[in-house]
Amino acid sequence: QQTIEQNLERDAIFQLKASLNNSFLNTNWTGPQCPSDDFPDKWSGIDCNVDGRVTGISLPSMGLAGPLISRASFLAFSELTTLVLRNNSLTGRIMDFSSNQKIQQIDLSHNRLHGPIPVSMVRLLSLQSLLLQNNFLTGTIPAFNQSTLSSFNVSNNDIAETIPATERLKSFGADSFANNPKLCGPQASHPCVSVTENETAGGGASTGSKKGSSQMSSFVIMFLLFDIAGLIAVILLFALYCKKARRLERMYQKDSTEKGTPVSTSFESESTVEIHHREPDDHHPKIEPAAAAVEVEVEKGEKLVVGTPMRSEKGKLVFLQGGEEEEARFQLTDLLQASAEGLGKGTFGNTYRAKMEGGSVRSVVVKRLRDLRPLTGEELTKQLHFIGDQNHSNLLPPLAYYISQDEKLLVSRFAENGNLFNRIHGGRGTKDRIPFRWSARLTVAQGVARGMAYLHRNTTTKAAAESGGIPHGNLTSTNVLLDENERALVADYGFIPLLAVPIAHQAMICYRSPEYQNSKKVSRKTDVWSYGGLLLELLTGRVSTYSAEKNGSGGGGGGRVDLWNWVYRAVREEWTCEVLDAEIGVQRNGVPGMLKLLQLAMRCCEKSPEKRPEMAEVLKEVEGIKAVGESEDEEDLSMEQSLEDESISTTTTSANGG
Ligand SMILES: Nc1ncnc2c1ncn2[C@@H]1O[C@H](COP(=O)(O)OP(=O)(O)OP(=O)(O)O)[C@@H](O)[C@H]1O
Repeated sequence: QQTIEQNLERDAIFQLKASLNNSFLNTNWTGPQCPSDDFPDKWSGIDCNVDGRVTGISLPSMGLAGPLISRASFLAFSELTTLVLRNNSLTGRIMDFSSNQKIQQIDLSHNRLHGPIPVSMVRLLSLQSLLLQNNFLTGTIPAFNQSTLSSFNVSNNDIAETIPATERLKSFGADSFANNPKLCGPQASHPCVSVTENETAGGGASTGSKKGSSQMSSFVIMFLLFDIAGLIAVILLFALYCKKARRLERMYQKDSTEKGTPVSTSFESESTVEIHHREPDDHHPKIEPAAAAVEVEVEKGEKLVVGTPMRSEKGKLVFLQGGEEEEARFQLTDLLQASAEGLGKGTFGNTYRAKMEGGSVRSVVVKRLRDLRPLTGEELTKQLHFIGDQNHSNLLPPLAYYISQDEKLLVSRFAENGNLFNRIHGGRGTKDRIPFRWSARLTVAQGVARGMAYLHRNTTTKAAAESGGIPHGNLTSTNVLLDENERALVADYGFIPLLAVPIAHQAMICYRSPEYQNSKKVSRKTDVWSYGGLLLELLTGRVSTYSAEKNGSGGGGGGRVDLWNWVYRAVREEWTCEVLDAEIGVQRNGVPGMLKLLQLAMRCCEKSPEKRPEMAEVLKEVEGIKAVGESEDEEDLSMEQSLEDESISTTTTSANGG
């Protein structure tokens, strides 16, 4: 029996469902919206509290289109703390959140929203993060000054006028406001012409008052006067320069006539001046205009635009330890002339494959880093060098980076065989499916364990030693890449310290350990949990609910489930072998090894972090498993026999509980 509040919330979600009309949500959102004993299934993207009230709506990167729902439908969500609709194609205006007083995190970035930011948002006293970048928002910025607000981004919109000078907004850097050409203020690309303290503190960009406009016009007149005075000064200086130049010219002519050398001069007569262009040579390299933006065409109409380089980096690619030998092979200009293809959008931003011509075609991957913490250039480059210094054959360190005022790019090797997620789930049920055999899966599991154990063991720097090695922090099947030989390469490690807090919290949603949910801290033990999740995905061929959302229908794996709970139940109820992906389950000789790996996965996913093994121990165990059973002909070993040999302990299971 649902309460009135729950019914209202359910109606509101159905309104949302109707306006978004997404096939996945249409089939997934049935029954009551919050799980209960009778209806244990969780709705994808909907979080509830113990009272069965909706606390979170999180539907990032789901290809959602259409207008954002109206204010009326949001009235019901009085317990809502999180709304994440990032990276969809939502249109319309931002709704009013006046009735959602508990809201802490709003992420509507990377959509197609227009209209102003509602002024009522300044009264959301629990708001911690407001991310509205990459939309078409107009109007002005309300005077946000909530002490709770720790993350704010309105960049890449069309917002105008002054950035309100509130203490809180002053604490955010230029990145939070970038690419709003009509915006002015200390953090914008240009200062404001006329802004008095009163105007800014009183709510930012006030418009239309007579007083304001008369002040504005007197400032404009003053500015014009300054301009005219400046112009006169320039003309006088120029005249002085010409006079001096003529005198020097005459002296030079006299001198050269005396020495008998021919005269070469830019000054044809005393009254005309010609400007000569010098072709660049070794001594006089061509000077590029500092603010010139360079663009690369990206498929589907996107563009890779690289803006003004930071002075310290001189607009160059900086090659990291692992990429030093690449330095001779390509530079920024090669990258910018390359044809580019969008690979996807992750926690950090967009990722592109850049194909450089020249001899043989060469591909690298360019990742645009967005939503970073406010870091100094030094802090950022230090961490990038730290990441680049990791050297192991199962890691994919970045090759180079490029940092400009408004652009941060990371370049890495292109992994020919894509990511593990697609290898496990891609092309199922079609003739394009390339079977992913047991031995290949085991090799990947071993490779990932090696890379992870290296990161955890690596205490070569002070920072790493202090944290007891380097936690990956975002180990998922899309962050395990496969090279041309299907060797596993662990990518995207060590980035969590760079990300803005709310963005970091959105990473690895489907691989989060229970303690991470509370503490939001990554550690070696949260990594071990994620590795366990990766093993479950490898063994079952199942997509956890979140992976399905994130990767759209492309996965097409054998069903979307809450993977951990499903496996625990399967083991408890002794239908263990049925959880194995049918593609490897038929390799009967391999089943004992598969069950060993399943057992290990479950130990990695122990609820209590102390009970989970360290990565070094995991590596030892996973390396001890031998791949046998390469062909389907080997089905004669009875399943019962293999189960007898390698039965899974149910004690482990009940300890986890699910
Ligand atoms: N070096 C690479 N070679 C080949 N494919 C890559 C490479 N780096 C990333 N990709 C693929 O590009 C896509 C986008 O990657 P990105 O890292 O931006 O997001 P993600 O891994 O899907 O998500 P997250 O950032 O949250 O981990 C993914 O499918 C990823 O597997």
